[in-house]
Amino acid sequence: MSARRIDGKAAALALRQQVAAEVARFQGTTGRVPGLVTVLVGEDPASAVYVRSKGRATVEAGMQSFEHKLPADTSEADLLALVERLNADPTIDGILVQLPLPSHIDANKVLTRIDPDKDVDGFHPVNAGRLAIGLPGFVACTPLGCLKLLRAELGDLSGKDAVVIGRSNIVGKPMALLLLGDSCTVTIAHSRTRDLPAVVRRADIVVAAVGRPNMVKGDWLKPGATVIDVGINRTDDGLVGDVDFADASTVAGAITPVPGGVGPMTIACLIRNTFVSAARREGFTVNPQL
Ligand SMILES: Nc1nc2c(c(=O)[nH]1)N[C@@H](CN(C=O)c1ccc(C(=O)N[C@@H](CCC(=O)O)C(=O)O)cc1)CN2
Ligand SMILES: [Mg+2]
Repeated sequence: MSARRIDGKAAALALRQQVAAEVARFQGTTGRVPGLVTVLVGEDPASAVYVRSKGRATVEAGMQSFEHKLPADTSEADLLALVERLNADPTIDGILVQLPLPSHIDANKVLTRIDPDKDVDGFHPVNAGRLAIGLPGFVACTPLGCLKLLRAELGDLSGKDAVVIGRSNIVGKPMALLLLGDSCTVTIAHSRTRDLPAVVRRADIVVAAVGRPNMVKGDWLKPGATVIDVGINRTDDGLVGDVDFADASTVAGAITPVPGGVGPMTIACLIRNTFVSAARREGFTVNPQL
């Protein structure tokens, strides 16, 4: 069997175009342009690329992009003060603090200072809680992007067996909750899971988010399974995912590549969340498909 390649780049472009159309309708009705601010602390080259891509995607969707680039030795107090100013700024609908932050800054403290209703990354504990009990809020962009790819590939997910490998607050845990919300039977596997290949082999849906290059092999998979690879690992062989793509493709029914799978959906969902934030603030009805 050779798995279908799930084209995250195309799906992301389609979502961004849909958001752009909604932004135009929003602006026509309210006279307002949604705004996203990104905050980058330090010189991490990958983070700089991601922040640039986010700014470009924001503008391409017809929204305003504000960018704060701060030196690596910015104090935690100064960063918190900036967040407070952005919370109070009515032209800003979304605040994104790029991770990772330098080690002298407590990232949780900073993320918790963002107004939950401008937290388009969905990292604030209030938004994590809203997701856990099924209230509207903001869902983290990477797991939201994965869910959108899965729904587009499989349609109704209800009753499917899903295994999420990885239990991070940013991907694994919210991913598991989203799959549960779509009525999957969900297992969260992690570094202490016993016989991981046997656990993964039960799954109709596998989401790998561990940060270990090429870890998931073809013989770990149920034939026909849908595999979503969240891993972005820079190796001597270039950028690879957490799934051994070539090997897994001989068994899976469908699989996301790295690059060109989940990554582009992360940015598209950020654009989506920023528009949704502006719409909620103005009482503008959001297309539920978005
Ligand atoms: N505040 C946040 N920080 C971080 C997040 C986040 O969602 N919010 N996620 C990651 C980084 N990230 C966005 O910030 C991100 C990572 C990867 C991609 C992407 O499109 N990747 C491409 C490959 C690009 C490359 O060569 O590096 C792909 O997979 O096709 C987009 C966004 C950590 N920080
Ligand atoms: Mg983990």
